[in-house]
Amino acid sequence: MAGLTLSNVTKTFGDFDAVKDVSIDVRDGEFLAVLGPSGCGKTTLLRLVAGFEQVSGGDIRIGGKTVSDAGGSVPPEKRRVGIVFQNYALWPHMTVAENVGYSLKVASVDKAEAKRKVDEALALVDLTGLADRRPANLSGGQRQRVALARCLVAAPSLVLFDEPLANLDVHLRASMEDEFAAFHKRTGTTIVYITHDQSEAMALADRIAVMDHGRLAQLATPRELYTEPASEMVASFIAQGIVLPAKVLSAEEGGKARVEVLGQEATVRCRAGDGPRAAASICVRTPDLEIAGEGEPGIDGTVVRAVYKGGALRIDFAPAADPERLISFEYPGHEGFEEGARLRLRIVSGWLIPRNGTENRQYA
Ligand SMILES: Nc1ncnc2c1ncn2[C@@H]1O[C@H](COP(=O)(O)OP(=O)(O)OP(=O)(O)O)[C@@H](O)[C@H]1O
Repeated sequence: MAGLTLSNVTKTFGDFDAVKDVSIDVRDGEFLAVLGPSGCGKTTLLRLVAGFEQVSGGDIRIGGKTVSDAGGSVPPEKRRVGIVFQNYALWPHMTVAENVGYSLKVASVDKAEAKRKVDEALALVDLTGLADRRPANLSGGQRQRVALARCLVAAPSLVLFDEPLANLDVHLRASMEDEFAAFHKRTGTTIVYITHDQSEAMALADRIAVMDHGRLAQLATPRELYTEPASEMVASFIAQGIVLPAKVLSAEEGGKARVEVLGQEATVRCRAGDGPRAAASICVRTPDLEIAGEGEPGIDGTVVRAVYKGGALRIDFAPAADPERLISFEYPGHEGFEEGARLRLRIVSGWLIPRNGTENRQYA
């Protein structure tokens, strides 16, 4: 297996930057998810790594060897990059083993050697025993594993997954997530996994690269993305964080700062060295909010909607100081708040979104 390094990669179509100045260092054996809303440049990034597109700027290295830069591009078939697509594109008239071994046959690999490689690849994806089946007689998850075996048989230096679970139903998705995680643990394959599904990315990846309008918005572990989003985009995109305008009243001390939000003062977590400023924003999530008791400080407002969500109420709260800025949070239990009810909300924790936006955790 090999690592992958993107340095200041840009891809321009006409005068539009589909990928802009992206630098990511994927270490050997790492599982990196590339996550972002539709049109943010995920597929373009994957196509650049695979060699289907040429970079407009920057360079791409696989295992330390440059495969794309301004001077030229190594063709896809010479990059030893395996790709698993969302539509598995298996040959219906071939058995599982024939599908997996097709590229070896085309390359005239010796029969006994080809069989050994096919058996090995099938074992890696836990399909030993299904070698003689045809794709029609397999479940969606098994077909996806055949597609994975077919790419592994060529001994790729890294494997790209292009939304591989997008066509599967919810239950199968969950079990395939477990299988991909087990596969990665077992084999130590370097994986770049494109998805727009954040729970999938969170469950699988060592680190996640969040893309926004072609740029890298943040590169961090799933936990860091959730607890320390680097920008408003990441804060609101990941687990629907609530972004609120804030004034920073004090300099950082012990990882915390005092802020004023909608007329209430609160202490929130922040990055080292962050300091006072008039225009900032914080990210809060349900666990950061409490209903204030009698006589306690808080943000006054009105419940505009309360929807039962099974075990919890989803409350849309309009603060009196800024009624247009709805704060949506979950309240455990199922009664006590109706539309129009007055409420005082207290911010007990949160994250001060850093001054200078992106911070990307590269490997040294
Ligand atoms: N060949 C092309 N010519 C012109 N524009 C393109 C081309 N390929 C992609 N784009 C544009 O680049 C942007 C990024 O597209 P891309 O397919 O990489 O996004 P994505 O994040 O994969 O989206 P989705 O999740 O919807 O597949 C889009 O605005 C798209 O229209």
